[in-house]
Amino acid sequence: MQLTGSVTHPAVPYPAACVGTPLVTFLTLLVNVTNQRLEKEFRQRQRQAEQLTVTGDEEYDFVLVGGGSSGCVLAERLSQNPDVKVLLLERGGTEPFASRVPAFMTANIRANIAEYITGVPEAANCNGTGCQLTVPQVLGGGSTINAVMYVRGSSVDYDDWATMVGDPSWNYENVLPYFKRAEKNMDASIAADTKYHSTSGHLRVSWQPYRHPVIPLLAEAMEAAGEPFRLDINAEGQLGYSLIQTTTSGGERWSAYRGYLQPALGRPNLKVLTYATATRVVLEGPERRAAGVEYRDAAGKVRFARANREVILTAGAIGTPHLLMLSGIGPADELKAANIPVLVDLPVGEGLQDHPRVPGLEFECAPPLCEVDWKLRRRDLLQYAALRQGPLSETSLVQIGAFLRTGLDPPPPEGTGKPAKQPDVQVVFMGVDEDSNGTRCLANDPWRFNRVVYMPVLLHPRSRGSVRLNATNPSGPPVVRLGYFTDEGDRDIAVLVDSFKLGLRMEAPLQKLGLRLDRSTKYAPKCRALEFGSDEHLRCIARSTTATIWHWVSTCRMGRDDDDEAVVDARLRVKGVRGLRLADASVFPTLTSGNTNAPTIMVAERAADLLREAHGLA
Ligand SMILES: Cc1cc2nc3c(=O)[nH]c(=O)nc-3n(C[C@H](O)[C@H](O)[C@H](O)COP(=O)(O)OP(=O)(O)OC[C@H]3O[C@@H](n4cnc5c(N)ncnc54)[C@H](O)[C@@H]3O)c2cc1C
Repeated sequence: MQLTGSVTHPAVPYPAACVGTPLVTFLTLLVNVTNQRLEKEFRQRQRQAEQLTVTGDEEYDFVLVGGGSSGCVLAERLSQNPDVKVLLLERGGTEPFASRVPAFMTANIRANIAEYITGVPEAANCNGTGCQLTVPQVLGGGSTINAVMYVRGSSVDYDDWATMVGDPSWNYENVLPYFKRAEKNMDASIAADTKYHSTSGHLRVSWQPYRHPVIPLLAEAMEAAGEPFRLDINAEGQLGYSLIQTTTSGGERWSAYRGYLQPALGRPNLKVLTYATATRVVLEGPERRAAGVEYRDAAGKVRFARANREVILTAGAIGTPHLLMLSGIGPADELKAANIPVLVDLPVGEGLQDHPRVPGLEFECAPPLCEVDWKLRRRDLLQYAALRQGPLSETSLVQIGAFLRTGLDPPPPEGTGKPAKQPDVQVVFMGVDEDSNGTRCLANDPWRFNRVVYMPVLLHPRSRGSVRLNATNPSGPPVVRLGYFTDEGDRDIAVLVDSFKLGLRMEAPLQKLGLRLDRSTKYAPKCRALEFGSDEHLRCIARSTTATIWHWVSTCRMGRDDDDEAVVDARLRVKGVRGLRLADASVFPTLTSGNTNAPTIMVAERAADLLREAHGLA
């Protein structure tokens, strides 16, 4: 949030042993070029802001805070009506070109398009040191830096949402049209199923054009281990293994910025300000009406944008609760501790849910199956530059995966009273490139790799975390506690331990196909003394290799009017104030069965309708 004077902030350094290697030299160059372009945009914005004379309030119909996945959707949808004036404030810059290359996900998240926050260290998870959160800070938000997996979740998720919020308009039957409204499916065999899919939305969805030779082997091993194949996880069900579609088109990322916002940028009734950080929603009068947003522009000047109709926060599940608390809307004790006047006492920032991933089992992959030679990388770059094909058009191995239901009791149905039929685990694969000394230059997605990681993700955790103010520096990065594996009875970790069984069953078939399971557990030194594959060993791996899969939600969750833990009602209005809605991942009543970008975009599409309806707009 402190973007005055420069756009730079600390990124994750490469290990010392990697500096000077051709791969890291190339990526450092790429990140530097990307950062220079962002810096240039920042300076331009700064000059514009300095030249602007303050002539009183700027006035709009709607003021949107946060130009990420949800903000891009709403800015486009609301400004379709030329009589409606819309302002979008985004603290970061414009999506850089490099982010279009699916394989540069790692490079992107080291560039200045994200803020890095270390979660509160907890003994139960993340090796006791706190997981690192990569929080988007760029137009497009998560959709610009994510792993592009297109997963809607289970129909049960939304039926549960409807029950939790007491409003059938959130059930699966009613949200499906919003998923379809957003989607432009590019693959004929999927698009043919018009009950579930559409080809006329803004968000392009397709299979990635390149398939690493390991992908069919992982499929074969899952088949041998008893998992059924599923063609389309976004239709009748999810269980089984699948080739997952992605938010890409023609080998390039298709973010919400590219699909929604960029084509709308020329509209005279839409103003998009980058490097503009909202610092407070201003509430006026006894009704506490959201009159507008105070923000700091690129020149560091504090300005006010008036919203004649509504303010909508789309700053994400970390940014939105943070801004609400800075505005005096949040838990009274916490606001008082930070010397912020309490305007509305609400459980903002409580109940954070996230999907922990556990990079738990590693398979060694030797040439010719897995080649990591720099000459080949150079060839990949040329192939991508000329054709948008080859390994750079792929985001590591994320396009192959599985959804499982462990043998344990299903998660509690969150108020529905009916048995859950949704998966409780998603299995994701990832490549890791390790040199002969065991050094890993890139944590994720090295685009050429010699180890394949089996990585279960817990889909419906009972554990909860929080987003809190830093009492000594409230406007600085908030304090995020992920809370993984802190549930009573240790059910969450038990599900993950069970989910390793598929990986262990894959050992024999993969061995035959040339991928050997590394039983040394060197990637989790604390666990090496334990019997490999025992529950104790797997629990130890889960607690020491935990990482986030970046799906934080529910920090301002939607709920019934009489639900004391809810922050917004079923129409996304913040309780106790007027003219203020939230429309991002923070409002999810509970996590969905899979990645969260498509569900967030669905929420934003729905929010656009709610707003048009509330204001009698076409
Ligand atoms: C690294 C990563 C990988 C992921 N992989 C996948 C995946 O493969 N598939 C998938 O479906 N999902 C994935 N996700 C999750 C998904 O992208 C997010 O759930 C989704 O983008 C959330 O959208 P949002 O609109 O709620 O927030 P965001 O997209 O995070 O947008 C919030 C925006 O608000 C801005 N902002 C915050 N505070 C302020 C302020 N005070 N003033 C102005 N602007 C502000 C931020 O800069 C940001 O641009 C991933 C996320 C990450 C980070």
